[in-house]
Amino acid sequence: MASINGRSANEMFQGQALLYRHLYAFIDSMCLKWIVELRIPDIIHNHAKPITLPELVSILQIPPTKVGQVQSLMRYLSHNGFFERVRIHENFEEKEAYALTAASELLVKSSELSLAPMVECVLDPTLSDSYHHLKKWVHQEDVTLFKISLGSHFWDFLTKNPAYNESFNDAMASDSQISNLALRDCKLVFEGLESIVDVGGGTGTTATIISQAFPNLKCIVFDRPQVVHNLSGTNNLAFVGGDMFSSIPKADAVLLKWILHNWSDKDCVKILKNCKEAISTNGKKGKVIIIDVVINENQDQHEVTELKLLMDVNMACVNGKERSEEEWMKLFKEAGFQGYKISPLTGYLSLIEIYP
Ligand SMILES: C[S@@+](CC[C@H](N)C(=O)[O-])C[C@H]1O[C@@H](n2cnc3c(N)ncnc32)[C@H](O)[C@@H]1O
Repeated sequence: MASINGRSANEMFQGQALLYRHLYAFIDSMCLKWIVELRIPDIIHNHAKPITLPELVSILQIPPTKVGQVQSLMRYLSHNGFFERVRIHENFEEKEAYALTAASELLVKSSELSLAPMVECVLDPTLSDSYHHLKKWVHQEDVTLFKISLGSHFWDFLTKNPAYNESFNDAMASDSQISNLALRDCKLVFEGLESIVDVGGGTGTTATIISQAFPNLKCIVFDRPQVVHNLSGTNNLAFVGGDMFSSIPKADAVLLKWILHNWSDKDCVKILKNCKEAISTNGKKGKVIIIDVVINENQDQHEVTELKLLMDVNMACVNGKERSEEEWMKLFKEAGFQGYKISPLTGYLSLIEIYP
């Protein structure tokens, strides 16, 4: 048996397969973009039953010479769990048809729980092209990847590009809809609170759900002025513009969902100290509620850790990071908090309560 550098040919071929899998992984992303752009999940959803390839290409008005190519894309996506290939019986004939799976149901644009805006935002070349600059980025101190690719910090870029800003806010809101599925099971976390401020709360998707579930709870969505300036609240929901690095409106509790992973440890300590200021003067035992990733390689399944580490690389590009329990604990201590409690929330996000 041939060997190279002490490795068997078989081992080398496995290495090649792994390498090619990662080499072409960008096509996975682009296939997702393709189904969202063509609204294939919506087409299957509106069809109200599994759809055959001839039906699909007819609706999409695909030229006959491209039908085979559509079939290849659909076969690949089905193999990876985005569609289910089922057998149907029509006109005394058995045919193959595509049905939606949980993953592609989340891409139906007309649905309340749609992650299509997330796909559109992340796979817009604004973001995805930035990753061609990793080599340059890693050699420059303190600079984010976006500073190199977009010429400014990400939040400044959003301010100057209203169309992409809207796409980003829609993407965040779409993710919040999903997390809210789990938040509905966490009522105890909000029980007894009279007020809460959702720091970096975007356009208020999460706060709206909380304010509706707890009509006596006063909710404030606090975000950059450009994000909240046009938004109007309800009798228990208000929008306030400002900078969390300066000060945060006072409340019994602060919510930080998908915020701290955007920032370095130093910045997180600053934000957490401002949160502590916001809750501690209230005369009651306030708390900060963090919704973010907790890396736990020893306990999580491989796929969950893989996703968390991929998110970590994504956050590294804005000089932020995903954190393990030890890393979180260090931040809480440095910001002057006395205790914390971690509970699993969704497949990959946890809810952390920290107490002053
Ligand atoms: C990753 S998004 C998370 C949005 C929302 N919490 C969610 O989970 O959908 C981060 C949010 O932080 C806001 N943000 C960034 N810098 C901020 C600052 N200095 N003060 C207040 N909000 C800020 C952004 O505008 C954005 O809405």
